Amino acid sequence: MQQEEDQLFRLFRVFAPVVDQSGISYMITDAAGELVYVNQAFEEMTGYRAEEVIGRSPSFLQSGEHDAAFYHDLWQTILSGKVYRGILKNRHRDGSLLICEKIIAPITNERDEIEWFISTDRDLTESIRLEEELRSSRERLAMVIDRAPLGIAVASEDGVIQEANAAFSRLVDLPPDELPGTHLSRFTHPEDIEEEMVLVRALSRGEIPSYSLEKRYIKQGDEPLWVRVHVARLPDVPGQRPLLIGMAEDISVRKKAEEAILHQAFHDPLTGLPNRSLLLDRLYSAISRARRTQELVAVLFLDLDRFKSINDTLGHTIGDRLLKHTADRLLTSLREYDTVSRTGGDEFVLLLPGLSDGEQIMHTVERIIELMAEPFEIEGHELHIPTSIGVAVFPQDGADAETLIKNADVALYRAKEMGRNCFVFYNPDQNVYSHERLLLENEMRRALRENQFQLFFQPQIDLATGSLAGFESLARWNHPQKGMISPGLFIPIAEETGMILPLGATVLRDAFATVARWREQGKEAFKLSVNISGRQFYQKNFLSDVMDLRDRYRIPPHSIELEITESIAMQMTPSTMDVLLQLRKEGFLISLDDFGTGYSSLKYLQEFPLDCLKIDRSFIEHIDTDRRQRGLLASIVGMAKSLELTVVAEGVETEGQLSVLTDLGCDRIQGYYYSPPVPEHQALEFFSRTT
Ligand SMILES: Nc1nc2c(ncn2[C@@H]2O[C@@H]3COP(=O)(O)O[C@H]4[C@@H](O)[C@H](n5cnc6c(=O)[nH]c(N)nc65)O[C@@H]4COP(=O)(O)O[C@H]3[C@H]2O)c(=O)[nH]1
Repeated sequence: MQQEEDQLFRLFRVFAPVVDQSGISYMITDAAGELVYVNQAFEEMTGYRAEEVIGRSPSFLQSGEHDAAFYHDLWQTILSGKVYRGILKNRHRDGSLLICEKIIAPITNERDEIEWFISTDRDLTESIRLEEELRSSRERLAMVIDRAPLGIAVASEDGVIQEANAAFSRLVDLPPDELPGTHLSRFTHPEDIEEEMVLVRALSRGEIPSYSLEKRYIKQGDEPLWVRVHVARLPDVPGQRPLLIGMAEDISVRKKAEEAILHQAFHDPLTGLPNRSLLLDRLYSAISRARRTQELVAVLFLDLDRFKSINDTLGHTIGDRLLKHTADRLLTSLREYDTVSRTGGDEFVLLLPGLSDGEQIMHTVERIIELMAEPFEIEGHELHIPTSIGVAVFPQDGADAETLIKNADVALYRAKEMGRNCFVFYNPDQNVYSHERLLLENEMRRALRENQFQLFFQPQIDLATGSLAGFESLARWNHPQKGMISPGLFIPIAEETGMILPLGATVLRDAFATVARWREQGKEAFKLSVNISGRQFYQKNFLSDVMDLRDRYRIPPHSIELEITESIAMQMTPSTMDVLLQLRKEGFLISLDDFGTGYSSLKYLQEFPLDCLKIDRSFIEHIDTDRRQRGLLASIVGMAKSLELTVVAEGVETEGQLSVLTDLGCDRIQGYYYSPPVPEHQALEFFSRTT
């Protein structure tokens, strides 16, 4: 027996190093349950040394994690001679939990009495911890995916959803349990499905690694929802069908912003009507369609005749409301597929596609004219807005969009010339004018850049002394090919195009420079008058520009006479009146030009801070022959004198006119009788001639 026992322990000792390597802990207890042997792996696993535990019951390893019934079962098994297998939670010497896979085998003698228990422990603590960690990390990941704000779905390579998270089910508006097995065509907008399926197939065949797409999901009873999807192929698992993973992001807010920006780019913000870009786009399509269908396309250029004066007199708010009302009225008068666009201030361009004959166009234009002739009721004002319309028709009046619009504009110009409330169909003869005008406009821009404008000077004579009082400066365009061009031709164009501002600034500067130059030559007792246009005068910085010139050229202000027109006077507001007062306070002279041609109200003479009144040539023309005219002139001069204004008569051509003007007490005269406007070198001769 002792021999057998010794043999057993020897055997264990022989195997011990090998067994220790396996990391499996061994312990042997005798029938009384006391430890008789533990291996090195036991020591490493439990933290106890062999000599500390031999002779003790292994119960010191118990962790308290198992109840009495558990140990009872264990003992039942082994005492009945069976092998026990189970997971046991013990405690390490340092107090930490030790989870082991335990096998206890009872060893019996020839009498079937249990003599030993051999127990092995495999440490599962680390692997259980890892498993636990993996499980909880999987759970965490599943939770993250499910709660992710992005819609996430796994689909088969033919587009059938396998799994999807909660966000995805919200995006596609389907309950989560309905999603598995659903094809993406069920919730994708019909117009987007084909494009997506092409990409899905390419991805499944491995032709592309992934794709991104902006598309729409259908929403029950609502607008489709814009999403951006990113789809990629999941790594292949052998033996399984390839799967695709897709992420969907709600981009409806961005899309709405984009749509708003796009709308803004193609619409007029005031009226909401299409702008010029959208008009052109629609016109291109209408023309290409009309080419196939042989139909006509009409372009109507419409302009509100009195808009500017309403804007100026009643203010921009009413002006804006008038434009909106006009837009509404035009929209109600047209068919659904016609376009009403606003292309500029008071300019509307209408596009009528798909017309069969000219009669149809004529009726529409007449209807619009009639409709627009109805007064507008705006904030208690009854506004009558006559309208002019120019019409150009595809194909006869232009083969492309730009030509059609240009020719409708040419026709509009003619319509305006013919009077108000009128329309004109384009006629190629009108083009001659428009072409020349366009050419002139372009040449004027160049002329401004190249300083082709210069001043001529027309002397003014003091009637009392017969001496030179000063000059009126008059702009001339010295065109390199066409020679001298009259301001009668280019000033109106400059006014319309806004070029009057740079031109006016050049003229003003040249006038100051001329006075300074002449003064340096000893010529001091004279005034130089300069024509100021309305737009120039109403510019914000007009006053400061004049002051800057005064400081720059250091000339006495009373040597400059600023000529304003009656129309400037008409539109005077308290703040612009202030500009006038300020200029006079500084010593500049102000004269009212062309008196009698405009509103001819003597009222202005009293109200405005003026120094001089220039009587228009039309009042002078017949004074030596027409008694009534002479009487009228006498009363104007008398009135001006009573207001202490200097009276200048313009356009004096004859001795007869001169003598009447002398009799009436006119102060200065200007006209061909003395001299036409002349260039500077000739003007200088007047100083020696008349003084
Ligand atoms: N038949 C006739 N005509 C005479 C006689 N004496 C002078 N004239 C012309 O009458 C116009 C007088 O200038 P305005 O009334 O200021 O009328 C000017 C003025 O309104 C405008 N203008 C000329 N230069 C400028 C300028 O620098 N700035 C602005 N804003 N307008 C200008 O152009 C208009 C025409 O200028 P012009 O062609 O130089 O024509 C000048 C002048 O040449 C005459 O005895 N008989």
